[in-house]
Amino acid sequence: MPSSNKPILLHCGDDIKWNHPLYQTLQQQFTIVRSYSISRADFISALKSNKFGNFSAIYRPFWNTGGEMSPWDQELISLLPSNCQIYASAGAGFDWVDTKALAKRGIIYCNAAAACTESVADAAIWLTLSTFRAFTWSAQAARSADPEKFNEAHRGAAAITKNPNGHKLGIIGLGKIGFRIAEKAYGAFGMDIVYNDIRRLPIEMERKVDAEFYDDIDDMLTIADCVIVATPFGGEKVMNAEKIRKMKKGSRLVNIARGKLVDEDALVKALESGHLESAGLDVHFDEPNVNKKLASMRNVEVLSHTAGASVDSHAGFERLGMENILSFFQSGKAITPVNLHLLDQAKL
Ligand SMILES: O=CC(=O)O
Repeated sequence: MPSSNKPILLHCGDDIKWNHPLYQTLQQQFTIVRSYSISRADFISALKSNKFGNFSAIYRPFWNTGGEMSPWDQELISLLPSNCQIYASAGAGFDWVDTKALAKRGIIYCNAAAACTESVADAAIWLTLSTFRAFTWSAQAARSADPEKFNEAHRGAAAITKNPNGHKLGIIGLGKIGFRIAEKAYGAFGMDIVYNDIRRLPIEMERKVDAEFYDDIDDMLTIADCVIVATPFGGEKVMNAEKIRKMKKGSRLVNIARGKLVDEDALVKALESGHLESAGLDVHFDEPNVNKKLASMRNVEVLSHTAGASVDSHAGFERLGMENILSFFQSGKAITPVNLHLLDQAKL
């Protein structure tokens, strides 16, 4: 257990790779203890034996490491030391951490969606283009190196593909990432942006992409030509069988958020029946397993949950996590907290 007057910071996962001067600042201000990649059982026993000391902050710079002990549920959170005030992690999604339980312990959770916005929005555009232009079919046919398949795609694609231009893109969740998708789709492809969210954006923001707000998601689903799921997972399938049935006939579904937000069986049925034209999925219900039916359909583009996977995102995750911690200890304010409202409720 470290002994020094500096607050202790628990760094989970790999060594940092990009932001070395900033890490030096962190080292000057904190005593850094490391847990590297550690199993849940080992992490729990380390917490129980106070191996890391009474740490004040948790820093997880990478999405791929340092989360092996997940889920961060009540069991883990109840073992955190009394000093712990902030957890700054890589990644946009926070379905693996109970931010409410952290708030009850007075711990702020900061995500890093701001660092992967560009990458995820680019991937959403890729998936959207694929769904409109049947690029998956074309790519698979070319890769088969089979002239018959090539000719089939070459001759057949034109009859079914459409330009995104002028079509309605329905975004579920116009947060940072959703908004960037809207900017790209509006600016580069001339799509009409419609959206549903738990709150409406200020008019000035809406105007930037000519976005039309739909208070009722069902109303949006019936008119959108392509629906993108860009909302955090809150425990429910946002696109369940009923919602998929409500989607406009011949429309498309893209998911760059979390696999559990979409009912994949219902999606398969909708694609098989022709109710939906196509789908593009970066995320899957049971990762790392991809639904075999969806994977076999040429009108479905599937990725391996890599929408946010770029050096730019990862260098940004690393930096933003440190900035969150430094800012919190300097000014009392973190930069990208996601559970402040829960913290306030917990104080009532
Ligand atoms: O899915 C990836 C992330 O949440 O950053």
